Amino acid sequence: MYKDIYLTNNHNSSFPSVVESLLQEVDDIFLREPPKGLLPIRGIKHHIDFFLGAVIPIRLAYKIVPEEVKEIQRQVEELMQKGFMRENLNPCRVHVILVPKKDGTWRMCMDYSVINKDTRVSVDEEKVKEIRDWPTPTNANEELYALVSALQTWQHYLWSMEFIIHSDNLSLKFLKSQGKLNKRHGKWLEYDEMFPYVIKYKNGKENIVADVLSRRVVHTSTSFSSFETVYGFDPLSPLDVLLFPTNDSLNLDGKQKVAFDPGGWVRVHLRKERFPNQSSKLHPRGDGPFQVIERINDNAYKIDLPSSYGHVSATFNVTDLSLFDTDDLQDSRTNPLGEGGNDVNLGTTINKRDHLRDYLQGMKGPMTRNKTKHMEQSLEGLIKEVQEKDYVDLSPIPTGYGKGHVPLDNFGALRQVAVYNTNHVLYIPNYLLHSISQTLKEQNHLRGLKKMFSLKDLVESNCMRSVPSNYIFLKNPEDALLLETENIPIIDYSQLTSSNPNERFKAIQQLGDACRDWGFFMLINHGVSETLRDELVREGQRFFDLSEKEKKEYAGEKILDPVRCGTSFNVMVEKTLFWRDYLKCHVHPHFNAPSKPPGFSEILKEYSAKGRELTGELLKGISQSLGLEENYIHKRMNMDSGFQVLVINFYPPCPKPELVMGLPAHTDHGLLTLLMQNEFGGLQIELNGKWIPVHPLPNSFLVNTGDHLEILTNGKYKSVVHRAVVNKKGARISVGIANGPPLDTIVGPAPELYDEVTPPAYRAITYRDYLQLQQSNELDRNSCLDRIRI
Ligand SMILES: O=C(O)CCC(=O)C(=O)O
Ligand SMILES: [Fe+2]
Repeated sequence: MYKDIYLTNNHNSSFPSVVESLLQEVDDIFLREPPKGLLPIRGIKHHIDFFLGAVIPIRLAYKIVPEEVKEIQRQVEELMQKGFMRENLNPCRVHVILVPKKDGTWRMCMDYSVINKDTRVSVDEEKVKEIRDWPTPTNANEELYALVSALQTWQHYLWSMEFIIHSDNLSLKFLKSQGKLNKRHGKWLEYDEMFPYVIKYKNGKENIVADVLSRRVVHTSTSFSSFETVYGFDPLSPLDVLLFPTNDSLNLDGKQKVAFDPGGWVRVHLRKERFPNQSSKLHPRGDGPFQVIERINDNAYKIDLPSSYGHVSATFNVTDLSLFDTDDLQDSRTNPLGEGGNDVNLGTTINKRDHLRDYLQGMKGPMTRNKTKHMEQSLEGLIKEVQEKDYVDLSPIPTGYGKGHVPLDNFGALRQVAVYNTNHVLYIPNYLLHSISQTLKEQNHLRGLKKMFSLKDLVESNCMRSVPSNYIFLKNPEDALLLETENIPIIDYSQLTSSNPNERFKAIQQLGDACRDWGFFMLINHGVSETLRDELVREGQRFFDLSEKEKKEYAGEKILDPVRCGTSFNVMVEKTLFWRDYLKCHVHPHFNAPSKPPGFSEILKEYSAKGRELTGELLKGISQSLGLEENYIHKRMNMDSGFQVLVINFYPPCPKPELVMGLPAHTDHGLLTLLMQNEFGGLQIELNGKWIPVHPLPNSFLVNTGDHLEILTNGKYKSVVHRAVVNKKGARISVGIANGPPLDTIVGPAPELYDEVTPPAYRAITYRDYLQLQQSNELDRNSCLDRIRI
């Protein structure tokens, strides 16, 4: 070691002087430069025996990023020049892998594992002991640390591929879902977000198998894990990394792997015997392209064959299928970049970028050099867009990958975008990722500086073709499947208040059923005039039409300020914003409203009084439906001084409504909410795990039971989970009145509604505390009810 340091002249003068003088004394025995060439042939020769019958490994080249190709070429040239390496004349070929060194340079490693496994060379147990004994983490902190260390150690591999992390510890999931993280966790998470991984949590029995598997995961095609490939052994790290299966057409071991993804495009070779009439159509590369419908097994695929091909089975053997490559299109006029292929200038105009983005979307088939190049250009176009516009148009990202739309707030996501688009492992060079990361960080910083106030004003001041990335809402991929239309219960107010006891009795029963089974119903024949309702919506629109400056007078500072207007739900804590502006007024027991626009306040007052009246009658019916005296809830909740909040929601039209959320899944505080909306629908309620769009009857009120009715009834009537989606066509306005008890009322389960068999299921808490809790956090489907559930 001293020799090396001495020779490179970088030695530190703080060497012990005795060493310093010794080195000088023997200076003449050191050569200035290491000798060129290999060592001369000596008398003693070393060799390592192969096992009998071993086959010489001949590995085919595999794809790596261009940067790495250059680096390997550089190192090989240098070693050749120095004579440390010479051309190999025997057929044995192994892979070369670059491993990052601490100082940022690369170490070239030969993957001799393919040779070692056929020889008597083995790993020194002592050297790998530390990794074998790597302790299993016990909590989120340790697990996250382990993950970050593993990612750091193996980053070289992980950059360029999607992979699955098997974890048996749910605490990581928990940690990731936390709004507030300590600085260290935040930094770690930021780091690990850069990688395109998928975490799989397993528990219980299943995990025993998963555990065993995950500790000996193998590369899907080389049958070696990444670690093993380089180091010749499989580390027993607490978090093992498994390569995400890809459908690259060539495996690392050189065998042609044929795998097609459902939805992917293929050419089909139509055999004469099977398609006698089609033979004239035969194309040298096969007919098509056709879409793959289903993978039946490794050898058989079902193909979406047009009916013009006759009524034959559309199942084909892999040997008759070949991947359809969009590069095929390159030779025709349909170059998706719209110009001379390779010399495309990086997206400098919006128009051209659109082409680039289309290109990203249109990419199918295996990655080729040409595609990688275009992909890079497209991504650079996207980066430029981020820089210039403060947001990225994500429209081309196809849905259906399973995760829905990914926000671009971390560059891991942008990476995923590309991976998802191609359905292939994609090599995005690190320098590109770095620049994306920088851009997005700066963008986030800027975003932090100018807190949003009015979405309407943003939308109108900006001719938005898509949505800012901080509005992109990660939807549950199942959601689309669950959307159903059902018959929502209808309650006739005139029957509920009828002087005919039979009619009233029937209406009360229907009301009880609706509250128990749905937590939601439409109220008809309620007597509130259409004129008043229309006026309210119109004046509401006028309020939002006020200038931003005028509206800011009502911005409010605290959660319980009597008049507050703003955007989203709680911008102080939200990472993703909702496509909604709002005005909230406390209208009872003290009436508060903005003084602009003129006349607005009077309408609000009249409307909220009507709302109280309806609520009073509904609570009577509800009390009776529970077998209680009709004024039970009214008295117990002291509704004469009940707290009533009126909320006007304004959802501006959205160029990409499917990417955003108006208001995410939540439940309402209070006992009952009365809601009405303008001509644009968008309310959805959740029933038995299904989202049901609500199409209200004309002039009806939508009524939903709130958290406090659930508490009071000890869970007999559940607070309904609902959300609001937005549309492209026009601004949606909804007006909701939440009706609850006075703020200082302690709400807990009614003693009449629990006993020893069904004990109280909720802790009592004042309405005020509950409101504070709900409104100061992110709006969440697991409402704060969960926090007070016993
Ligand atoms: O706009 C809607 O339809 C729903 C509004 C809502 O749920 C709320 O304001 O709590
Ligand atoms: Fe709501």
